[in-house]
Amino acid sequence: MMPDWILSPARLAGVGGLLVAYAALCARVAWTVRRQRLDVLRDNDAPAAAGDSPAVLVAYASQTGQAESLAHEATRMLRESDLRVTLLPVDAVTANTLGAHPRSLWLVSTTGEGDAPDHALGFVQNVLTERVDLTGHEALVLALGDREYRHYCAFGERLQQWLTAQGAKSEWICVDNMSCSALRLWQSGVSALRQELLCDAQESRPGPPVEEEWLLPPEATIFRLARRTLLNAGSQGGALYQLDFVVNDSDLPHWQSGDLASLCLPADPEHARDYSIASIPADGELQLLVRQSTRADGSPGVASNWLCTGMNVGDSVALTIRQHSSFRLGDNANRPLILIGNGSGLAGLLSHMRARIAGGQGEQWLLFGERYPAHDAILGEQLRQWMQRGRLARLDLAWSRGSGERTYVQDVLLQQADVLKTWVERGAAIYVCGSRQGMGQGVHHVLTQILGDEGLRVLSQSGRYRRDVY
Ligand SMILES: Cc1cc2nc3c(=O)[nH]c(=O)nc-3n(C[C@H](O)[C@H](O)[C@H](O)COP(=O)(O)O)c2cc1C
Repeated sequence: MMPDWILSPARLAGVGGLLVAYAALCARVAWTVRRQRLDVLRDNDAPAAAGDSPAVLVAYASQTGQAESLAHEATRMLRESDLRVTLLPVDAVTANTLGAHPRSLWLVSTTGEGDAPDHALGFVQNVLTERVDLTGHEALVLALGDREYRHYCAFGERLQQWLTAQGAKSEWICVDNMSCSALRLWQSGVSALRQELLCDAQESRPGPPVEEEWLLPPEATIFRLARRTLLNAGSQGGALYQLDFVVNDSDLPHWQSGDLASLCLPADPEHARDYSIASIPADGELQLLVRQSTRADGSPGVASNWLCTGMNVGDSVALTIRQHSSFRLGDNANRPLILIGNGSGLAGLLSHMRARIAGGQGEQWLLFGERYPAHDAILGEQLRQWMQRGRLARLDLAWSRGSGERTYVQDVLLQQADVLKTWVERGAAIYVCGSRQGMGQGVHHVLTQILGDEGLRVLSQSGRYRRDVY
């Protein structure tokens, strides 16, 4: 098994010292919340300030936004020391970019089955297949992953191997499920780089002091469970609940459609669980759709069971909003939308429908799949009303069980291939949310059949094909 983190012995010695200092800081205080919110910082991506040192490249590949957030944090910390930083998603990194930067930090996650995030596809095809002379280049890779997947941190590993093969001096840190200990190591590694750069570039020019703890702590909000509604009474599948959370004394935190709510159980603070938010702030509450899950060995899923049956209406829970940039509307806000999903994946699609309806946009087509029409027509009345009122342009429901033929959303998609092509020609964007196996893979396959490999790749690279599949 691969350890939580991997570093060369030389760097380990340096990092070890820093860790001691870090531990002292940890003992003094846990996270210090006194900085601006991350979304404010995101706007602060202007080119770096002063300094004639060569810029550091900070590149990220992120599916659900964690690597991206960490990249923004590292950038902010370096810029606060007056260092020059180029912050880019990996799809904007070319051989020339690399040549222009003697040092780089990479923050990359692994998704699918050992794959790179969707937006990194072009980088994988165009850069990782090339030979680029990186002799003398120094890199540090933060590989986000989850040990429960077979190909643990596979994309980070691939990147690390490529950098090393090009002659770069590269080290990497693997992070299992955002493990705090591995992230502290990363923080120490970046702090060490900052010190090196300050020594190189400034010599006598003192930079502003920077705190050792610079990773922004996640800002949680205390929500109260106002209502819990079973959406699929009588279903043979796992119970699916709608949970409506409100805040008591403060304002609702801000989020956009497509974002996630992250929950840490008191019994397992190291591992956060993410849920798609089904509502928008204008609804006045944060709504989740949660399936009561059972593990392969028959034991109940800890977090889902606590949410579905353990906590009582009126109980409080700390939730952190996670910006999910790769699944937000972004530039697609005014495009026709094709929304495809199944089961609890309706949550991620609902928030987009609600955001668009609130903005007076009705050009959206929902394709949704479940098991039995009699018991699994989740929020069916709401969807029918939207259709009647012109808030949805099309609604296709696919039932995989019941009296008729087994039908999945990908089957409906194939039957509607001509309609799909027309929508895409008119500029539509495609959003897929729900289970990866079966639905996500099946839909991807059918989209490739209809639009071609190249057609789908172009859509993906331009942000018009976005997935939140799990
Ligand atoms: C659908 C899905 C597939 C994943 N596949 C893998 C995988 O194959 N290997 C791995 O190490 N981690 C995998 N992960 C875990 C992610 O890499 C991990 O959650 C990471 O912190 C996400 O970072 P991001 O938000 O920047 O994308 C997967 C996560 C999801 C949701």
